[in-house]
Amino acid sequence: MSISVLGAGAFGTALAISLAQDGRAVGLWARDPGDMASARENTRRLPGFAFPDSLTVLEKIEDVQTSDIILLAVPMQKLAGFLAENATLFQDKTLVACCKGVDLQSGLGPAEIIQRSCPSATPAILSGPSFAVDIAAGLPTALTLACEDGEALQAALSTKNIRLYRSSDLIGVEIGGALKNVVAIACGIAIGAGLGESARAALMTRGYAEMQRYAALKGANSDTLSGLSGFGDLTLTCSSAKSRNYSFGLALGHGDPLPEGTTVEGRATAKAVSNFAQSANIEMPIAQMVVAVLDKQLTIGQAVESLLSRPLKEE
Ligand SMILES: NC(=O)C1=CN([C@@H]2O[C@H](COP(=O)(O)OP(=O)(O)OC[C@H]3O[C@@H](n4cnc5c(N)ncnc54)[C@H](OP(=O)(O)O)[C@@H]3O)[C@@H](O)[C@H]2O)C=CC1
Ligand SMILES: O=C(CO)COP(=O)(O)O
Repeated sequence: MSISVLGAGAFGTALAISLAQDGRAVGLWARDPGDMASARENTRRLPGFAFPDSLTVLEKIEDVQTSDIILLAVPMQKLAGFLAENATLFQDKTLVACCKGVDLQSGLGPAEIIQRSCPSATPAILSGPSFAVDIAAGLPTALTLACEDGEALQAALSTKNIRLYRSSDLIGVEIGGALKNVVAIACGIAIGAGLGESARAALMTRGYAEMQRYAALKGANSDTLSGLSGFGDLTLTCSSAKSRNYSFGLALGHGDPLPEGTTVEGRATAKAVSNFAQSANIEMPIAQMVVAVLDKQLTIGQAVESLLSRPLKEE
């Protein structure tokens, strides 16, 4: 089966490199390829990793039509527009969303967005703990691939270094990847503001409880969040300065200038899930505090006070 990756940011490029390292023919498309085709490297988004011979930089997006499997690696808030613009190219394809988040405008995750824009396509979600640089460097990684009847897809996308576990719970898998970024921002804020590692552990655990509440209302399988795409990615993202979400929180907590021009998915997703929590009347205080701090409605001190003064309850 032929594979293409659309969106040549750090992650799309890393996945294309890993898949092509195994000798598969892989197409990589960027809206602005720069010198990628001649340099055989993505010097702007993932410098230092040479393209294997079997990776082709696609000249135009229409070239994707020869592929059966298409990995979508554009940022989450761009996914709906991107699919709407190119829907005719994607009929009957397997579309694997690699982005993590909830669309702010619609409140939907990638699986439903794919279903709405491209009803004849088969949606799949690739998620789990993995930094693009680790994948590109060939370091061992385990991820979750969610798809109905996904065995052939699992085989097609597994590589020497990426071990894929299969799931049929698309909603549960995408929710883990989306919401862990919100908790990672909260954890970064806590560490950046000097609140300590015990506070981070509390935020991770209570953040996980918020993820479970949200997932249950969205109809996810209750076990899915304990896997790679939930617990696994939460652990990685809340504890590593390689994470852009965590680093964004660190800068915010420390009062440093915020990183610009990087994809920090948790910002918009925090707003999307807070809106949902309000309308569904469920408690997601950590997500709501992240939004309040981002929007400067509360200082970090006021947000901490608000979290600590909530009514006492059973765990
Ligand atoms: N980086 C990582 O370690 C991981 C990332 N992810 C997820 O992958 C997704 C992408 O992240 P990542 O690759 O890191 O992001 P980057 O910030 O590295 O790159 C984003 C890429 O998307 C392109 N892009 C933006 N808008 C559009 C559009 N409308 N049409 C086509 N291309 C577009 C950008 O193009 P241009 O360069 O022209 O601006 C850029 O190449 C995110 O959802 C992220 O959560 C998941 C796991 C790991
Ligand atoms: O999703 C990721 C790790 O699994 C990457 O996290 P960041 O987007 O925070 O860098």
